[in-house]
Amino acid sequence: FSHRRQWSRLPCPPGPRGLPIIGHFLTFPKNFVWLTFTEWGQKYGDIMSVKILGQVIVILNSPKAAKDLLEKRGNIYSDRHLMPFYQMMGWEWFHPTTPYGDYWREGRKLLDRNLRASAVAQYRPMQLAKTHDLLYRLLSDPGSFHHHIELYQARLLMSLVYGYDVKSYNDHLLVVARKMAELGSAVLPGTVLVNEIPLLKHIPAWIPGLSYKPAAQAGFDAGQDVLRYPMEYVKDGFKNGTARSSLALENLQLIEKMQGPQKENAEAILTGVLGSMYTAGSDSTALTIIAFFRILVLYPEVQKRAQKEIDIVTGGLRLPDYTDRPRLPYIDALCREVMRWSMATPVGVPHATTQDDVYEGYLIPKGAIVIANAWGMLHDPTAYPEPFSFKPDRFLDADGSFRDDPLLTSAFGFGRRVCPARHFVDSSLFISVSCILCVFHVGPPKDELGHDIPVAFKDSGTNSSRPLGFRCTIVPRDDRAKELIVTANMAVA
Ligand code: HEM
Repeated sequence: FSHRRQWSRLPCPPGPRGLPIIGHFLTFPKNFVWLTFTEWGQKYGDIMSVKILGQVIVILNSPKAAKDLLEKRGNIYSDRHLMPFYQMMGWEWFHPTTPYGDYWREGRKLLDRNLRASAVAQYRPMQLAKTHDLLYRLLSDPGSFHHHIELYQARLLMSLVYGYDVKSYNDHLLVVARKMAELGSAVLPGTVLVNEIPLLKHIPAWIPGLSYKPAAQAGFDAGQDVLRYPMEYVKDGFKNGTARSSLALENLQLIEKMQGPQKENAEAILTGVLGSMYTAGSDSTALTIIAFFRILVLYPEVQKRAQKEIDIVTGGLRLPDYTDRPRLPYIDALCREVMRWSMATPVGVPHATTQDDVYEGYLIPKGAIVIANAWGMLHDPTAYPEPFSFKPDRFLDADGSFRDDPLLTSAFGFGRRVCPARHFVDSSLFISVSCILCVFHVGPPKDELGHDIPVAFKDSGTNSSRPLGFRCTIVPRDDRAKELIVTANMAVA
């Protein structure tokens, strides 16, 4: 108690001066928040804070501060801020935003059990088959590469989670997942006004442009579809013995042995967690692979060097697979640099505190929102010289062997809430990048005369940083490459 009295006299971490009552309500950045956070960090330091309508928002700008608080004091810093918009959408089941409590804990156990490094190895044959399917789609219709990549990611996850084979980009589940990704990106303060002013949730639906109810209803419907349809598919398959192997099936079989409320509870957690996997996972990895295409257009010398390494290993006679990985250090380094250079979620998902805390003489009050500016950490020129240049060599030793960088996991968040799928992402990225490089040349788009058209790359600037549609040419490297794609696809079909 006496501690708390002393603490209450301590200042919050420093930050720009805000207006009375509303604080930084008007000045908190709406887009490219990581750029503003990095700029603020240079002025106010590794730990700083702002306020919006009395809500304290702490921003961590260094790996040390993020580790000290989000990891070492994970018991205090693993909660999520309550967001009225999410409540309106009925997304209490959505694991990335659930409070730090029993529901989260049970779900997290399930996620960790199924996505830990040793478990992920068994998904490789499925990842390889889906990658071969991606190659064939890129060969058949290169202009729609954005769609193929989104579909690829959905196919991976739906297969892993439900044993369901998504056939097309217009599959209903993909449409609702896109809707959820769009509505779900509102995790940062200042993006949806009703999160700051909860009273706004009472504005009736008939007041156009002001009510959040229609958007919340769309979010609710999308969420229900994500939860209901795929589970019904698995349960039907389970009953009539046609279900393919999947995380849903495996866990339903375990739950089947339970009784009463324990069974009901376990099934509700399972349904929520599996739906969260699909929705949390489809967008972020697809964005990373799309960014990889952008890199190939911008850095032809990287493409050449990577292809040379693959050709030496495969002799140009086959597609690479996971067993080649130890002999592809440049590809590994390239994948790491993709994660650093183009981050799918530059400031992750905000954490929140469950009790008052003191760090470096500053008070971090209970209920504070805590955002780790991972983008700033991975673009710090002292740790990553020339941070805006794409340089896989950063992750290679002088003898050319791959050197991992523990700081890079910041791209997946911190502490107890770190992305549980990071090993799965690592293995998807490795296989898609190496197979694409093996058979395709990717370059800038061409005009009718075959001249390069300069490409202007733009980002949406939202936290799931989205490269806005750009074009590129994707052509097989030679006839042999074409044959490899067709043969691999025949094996998948
Ligand atoms: C490039 C791909 C991905 C990136 C960059 C990424 C990044 C993140 C980040 C930054 C967080 C928040 C961590 C924190 O709070 O500190 C997170 C959480 C989460 N991610 Fe990922 N993720 C990716 C792919 C995936 C995939 C493929 C899945 C599902 C298979 C997935 C499932 C989840 C879940 C369920 C959470 C919530 C964890 C929790 O709150 O305990 N993610 N991810």
